Amino acid sequence: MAETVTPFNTTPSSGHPLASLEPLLREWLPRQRWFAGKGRPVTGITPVAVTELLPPDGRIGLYHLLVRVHQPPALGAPAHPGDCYQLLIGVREALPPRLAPALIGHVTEGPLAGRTVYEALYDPRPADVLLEALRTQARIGGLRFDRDPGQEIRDGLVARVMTAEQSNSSIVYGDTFILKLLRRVVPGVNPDLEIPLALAREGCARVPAPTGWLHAELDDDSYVLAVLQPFVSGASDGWELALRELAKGEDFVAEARSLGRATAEVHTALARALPTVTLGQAQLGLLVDGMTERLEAAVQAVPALRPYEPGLRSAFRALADLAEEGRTWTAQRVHGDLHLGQCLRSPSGAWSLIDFEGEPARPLAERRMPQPVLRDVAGMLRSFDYAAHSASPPAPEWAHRCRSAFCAGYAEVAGRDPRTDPVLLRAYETDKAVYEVVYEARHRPDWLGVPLSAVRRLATSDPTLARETSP
Ligand SMILES: Nc1ncnc2c1ncn2[C@@H]1O[C@H](COP(=O)(O)OP(=O)(O)O)[C@@H](O)[C@H]1O
Ligand SMILES: O=P(O)(O)O[C@H]1O[C@H](CO)[C@@H](O[C@H]2O[C@H](CO)[C@@H](O)[C@H](O)[C@H]2O)[C@H](O)[C@H]1O
Repeated sequence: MAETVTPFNTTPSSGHPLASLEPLLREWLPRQRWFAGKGRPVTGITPVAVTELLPPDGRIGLYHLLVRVHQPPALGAPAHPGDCYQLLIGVREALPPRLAPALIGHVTEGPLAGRTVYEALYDPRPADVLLEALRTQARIGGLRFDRDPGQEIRDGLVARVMTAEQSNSSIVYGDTFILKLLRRVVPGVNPDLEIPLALAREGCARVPAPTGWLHAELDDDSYVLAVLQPFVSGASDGWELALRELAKGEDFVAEARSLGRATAEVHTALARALPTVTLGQAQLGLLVDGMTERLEAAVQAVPALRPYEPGLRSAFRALADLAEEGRTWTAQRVHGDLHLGQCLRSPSGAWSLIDFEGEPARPLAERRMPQPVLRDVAGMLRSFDYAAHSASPPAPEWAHRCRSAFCAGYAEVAGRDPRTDPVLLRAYETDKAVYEVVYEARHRPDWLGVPLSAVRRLATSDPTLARETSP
């Protein structure tokens, strides 16, 4: 590992203390929920940048790592240098029992031989180091800790790691802040920081305004690594709430309507804050091509999709036909991966939207492109369907009522009902359901039946049949 290190200045010069970590990480990384390269072997891990945050000769050592994980490309994908991941590695003589779940392994060689390395986010002391660095706007090697000068970060907040199943990892500080550490990182502007900052400038209260953020400046590239936000204390997410109501046999119509309003408020503010464009035939053609290519790749990855491929293609074809007739759509910045789990309801009943990263598997440039707002609407409509189909027995009528209420709430604020656009809505719902099939096959194979049931419906529904497709 040591040969290829391009460390930040702060890395100790006498031998690389993490050189012997590679075999441990090769075993540990693929088991992490947030590891995006599941299903492909890890053939090597090389450091991109290593920053010492606490020296290893103290009781607790702490390293910030960016590592490149080498894997063969996914089927049909071009050769790729390997994804870059952010890690926080703690070093101790031995782990106290409460940190047992954080164990990465025991080092047998090199300067750290005999020590234990572990996932440092689970340990309050390393977590404090990060908050303190944000508070003091520290510069450590290539790491840049920044904060909004208008917001204060108190010290003495007790840190705890979030144990939710996530694409990234988060630490909560005293129910006051939440720090999201991005795991798979790419250079460039990250919408998870860009969009909430833009909304905060617009005065939109539906999204927690970033309090602090961490960048790495590496050669000519800048990476957004973490975002600190106010924590919505006592909040429940929309997914939990929906399942709870379903289990009680209760409606979720009023909440779905409020969610529609909140989504429209965010869209309206985003349309003011960031550029909008008109999508004509050429751009819509690219949109349809993208949807079709994703479908083809998904059919390769999940053969259970194959019987539905012609029907799913027809949803995209119908959109292409409208584009050829000269229909245009306005595009703007959107959430990009909106679902019930991205909506938080505070104890007072106010909804906030979170996690503007977009679909993590898509390239950053694509995630930052203006898109029709129906992309997000479709994500939410899929989510009501998801909730209804994970209930036992499935509750399609419940989903139908929520979907209608969401669209009605959206229309109250935006002045336009998403149901007036059934062809684009069906295309986006189809694209999302196809994405979900691949997502579930990769991450939660037991759930595959949920998006597949939607695929069955979407493959046979005709958007002119209002009851079938419109919410
Ligand atoms: N500002 C916040 N206040 C309270 N909880 C939050 C906040 N932001 C995120 N969360 C919680 O953290 C979870 C993960 O956050 P999210 O941004 O969706 O991360 P990921 O990209 O890893 O999925 C959310 O589902 C929610 O429960
Ligand atoms: O929240 P993430 O950014 O990690 O989003 C990914 O994971 C989601 C699952 O946690 C996944 O969402 C799918 O499952 C949800 C229920 O768990 C459901 O509400 C969504 O409608 C459904 O798409 C999301 O697609 C994925 O990107």
